[in-house]
Amino acid sequence: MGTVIAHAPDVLPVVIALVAGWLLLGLLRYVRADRGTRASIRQAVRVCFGWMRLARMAGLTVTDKTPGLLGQLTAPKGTTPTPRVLTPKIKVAADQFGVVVRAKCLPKVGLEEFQGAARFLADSWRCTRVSVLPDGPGRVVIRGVRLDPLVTQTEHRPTGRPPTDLSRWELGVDEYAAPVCVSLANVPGVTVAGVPGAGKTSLINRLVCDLAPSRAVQFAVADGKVSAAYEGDYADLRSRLFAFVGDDLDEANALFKRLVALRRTRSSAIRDVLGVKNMWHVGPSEVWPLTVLIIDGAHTYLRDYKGNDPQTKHLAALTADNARLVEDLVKKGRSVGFLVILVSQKVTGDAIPTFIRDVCPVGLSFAQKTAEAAVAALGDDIRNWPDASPVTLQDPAYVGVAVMAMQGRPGFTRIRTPYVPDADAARIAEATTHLAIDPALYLESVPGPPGWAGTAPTDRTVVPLAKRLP
Ligand SMILES: Nc1ncnc2c1ncn2[C@@H]1O[C@H](COP(=O)(O)OP(=O)(O)OP(=O)(O)O)[C@@H](O)[C@H]1O
Repeated sequence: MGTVIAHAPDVLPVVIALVAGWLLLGLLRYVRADRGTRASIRQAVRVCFGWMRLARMAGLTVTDKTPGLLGQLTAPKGTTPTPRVLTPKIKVAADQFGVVVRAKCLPKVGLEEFQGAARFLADSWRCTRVSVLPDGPGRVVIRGVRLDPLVTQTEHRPTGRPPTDLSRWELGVDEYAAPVCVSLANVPGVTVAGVPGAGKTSLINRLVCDLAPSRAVQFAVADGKVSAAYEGDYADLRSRLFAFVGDDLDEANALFKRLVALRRTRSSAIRDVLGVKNMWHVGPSEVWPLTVLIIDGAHTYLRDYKGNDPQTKHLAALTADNARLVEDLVKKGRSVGFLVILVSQKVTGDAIPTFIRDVCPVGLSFAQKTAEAAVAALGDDIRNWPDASPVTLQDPAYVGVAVMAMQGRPGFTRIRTPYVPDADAARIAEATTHLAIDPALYLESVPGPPGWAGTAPTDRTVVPLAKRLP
């Protein structure tokens, strides 16, 4: 004991310096943070200081009647040490939306007890929403959001740098502000539905802007809502597309035919060229790029025309053929590097044939007017999750909010997708124009398997059949 007291004058300044440094760092972080994060930091401090008391009130403590070693040693002779009340240890972190509390479970205070107390914790911490999830054995993570991430609009500024993982599609954040992404590996088709002005284009803009700096991705767009590439939603991106068609059904048919021909060539050449049966085993590359076909206003090309006059018959024959071709790409294109994204205000069977829609593994829906439209976009199960239904997203505050079925998890998740300003899309497209090359050209220079060896074309070549980009 005497030695400890003797060393105190040396140790104390070190301890004071460490504490002062820690406080200074905290203060610096607070000053530099945005307004939302500052409010969350203050909230995190309140959570830390109030935890012992709150845990007792919320029934998240346990009484340990067996004295610990220290209790036994220090208890006065002939007395029984008083039982100890144990409180789960917590660590608190703050971000823009609220706090993340990691807690250690105790005997009889586990996941279920924390989940049962979630409502109470939300009220005490003044959170709009609190979720409790497992965080490894014996631990839980409590997410409390002060602000509702779903009604907090966000913006995405594309970096212009090639992504490290081409199979990750970052969609946005969920209702607890946790990032949501889907894996595009082995996904042949995605459907995106929602009423006009709900945010579908912004979602696609982000995907294109994030992937555009990579040489291993090529894009073709069929936009049924416009007649030329310089009109409409894809005008800013047109220079990064290797092919574009508008609402002309014959031109669209020619583009789909060309892509199916490429799909066939790829299917027969893949073993010789890549040495695997599935492109995703080696990933997309410049010579074998992931070929993304975006069909916006998909009903324009695929709807079922009914009528006996020659004009309607011609249109019906074209849309039936388009449906057959798109079906080919969705059903057979996965392993050879095709991704078809079908965007439509309505994805009911009359707009997009169910034999295409129902084989797309990823389905997203922005706001919908009716329960039937929600079921068409997300499947019958959405009826069992009324709180997550896109029908509840009709308020303007929910523009940019989509619903998606979670891969490998029951239920649906609501996602706040960020807005991508048109100027950013234009900037990225301009900077990456030189990367737009028809993926068929890599296969064109050789007769085909066996012994196929593709070479990268040096110039951007005009794509036959597709509308020339202005
Ligand atoms: N994620 C978002 N966050 C905030 N606002 C958004 C978001 N996405 C879109 N908006 C706003 O909504 C407007 C319409 O969005 P967008 O063009 O993406 O809708 P859309 O669903 O593609 O409509 P349409 O079916 O008519 O093409 C945008 O101009 C923008 O002002």
